[in-house]
Amino acid sequence: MLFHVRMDVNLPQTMPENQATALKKTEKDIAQGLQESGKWRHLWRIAGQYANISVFDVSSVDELHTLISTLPLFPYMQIQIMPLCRHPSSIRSNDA
Ligand SMILES: O=C(O)C[C@H]1C=CC(=O)O1
Repeated sequence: MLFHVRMDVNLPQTMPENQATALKKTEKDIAQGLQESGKWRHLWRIAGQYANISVFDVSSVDELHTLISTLPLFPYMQIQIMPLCRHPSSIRSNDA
């Protein structure tokens, strides 16, 4: 199952720099592991914003929720999720 996910990050201004740096480092390690596993299919920065557009390929909504809600930055993100299905005019398979 494919999901289009938008994540907007809002770290509190009061968060100490070293805490923010550590959170981002852990988040990066997890995000790169999930990309290597194929579950986090795409990760794109939205130009000019501390936000990303991602595509996840997971087996259930519950799996998606678990992945996203256990990210270190989850408490500081606004998240919008759109489930995706095949478009009848698409010339690509879901594997593309
Ligand atoms: O920077 C972000 O967009 C937030 C988050 C998503 C992946 C990652 O490494 O951090």
